[in-house]
Amino acid sequence: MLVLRDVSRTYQDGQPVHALRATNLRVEQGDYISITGPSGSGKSTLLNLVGLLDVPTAGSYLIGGMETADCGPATLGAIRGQLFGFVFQAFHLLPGRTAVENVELGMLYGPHTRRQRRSMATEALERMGLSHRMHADPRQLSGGEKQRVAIARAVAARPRVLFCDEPTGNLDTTNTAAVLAVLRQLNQDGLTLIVVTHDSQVASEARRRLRVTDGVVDET
Ligand SMILES: Nc1ncnc2c1ncn2[C@@H]1O[C@H](COP(=O)(O)OP(=O)(O)OP(=O)(O)O)[C@@H](O)[C@H]1O
Repeated sequence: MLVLRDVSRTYQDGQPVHALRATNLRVEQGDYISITGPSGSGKSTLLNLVGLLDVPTAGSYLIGGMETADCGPATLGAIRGQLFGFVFQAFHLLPGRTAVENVELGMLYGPHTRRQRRSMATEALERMGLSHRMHADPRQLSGGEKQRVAIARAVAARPRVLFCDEPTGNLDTTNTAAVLAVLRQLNQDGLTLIVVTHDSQVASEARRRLRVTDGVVDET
């Protein structure tokens, strides 16, 4: 589904930084991939490239056989919006809006009507085990509940791939377990997962493990 061929990313502001060196990777539908490595090794750079949040400085990135380098920013944005969902360490939920409103906001610029957005948001929160928290303000939720609302927002429009950057970085062990359980369920339902983590317990959930060291990616 996603194929990186000799993909590199060099940051050029000031002294060049070779954040990712000639990387080859195939991501298949239904994969569960973890990305680990020391701070500054290139994990987020890899996630951002595969997630179309950034573009390679060299190499080729194909999505469903299509060369992304041939696509303009509007096309890349449309592919990203339709195929990909994102979850970050810091939840990024809006206070003063309910859980269901936060999930709906993630679909505001998509093709769905207001009524469809409400029904998709409700269903996504139900899948996360949050039926009883639909109308809670994020400030009333535990860390694990906030992250599950953020995951509901990322998956409500049914993306094919979910990218998570340190999804449990702000959570204690109980809340980490709750988030890992919903990620496991989403993967069992066919969603492809790519998860950057420092936590070996989180990494061990994945069936494929990538380790990044000084911009070099190895599958372990
Ligand atoms: N926008 C940028 N401009 C210049 N250098 C950058 C930029 N973003 C990242 N870097 C550098 O690229 C390298 C890889 O960074 P990256 O954020 O991918 O690492 P990481 O493994 O995700 O680190 P961490 O675990 O600390 O989040 C680092 O040396 C970093 O300083």
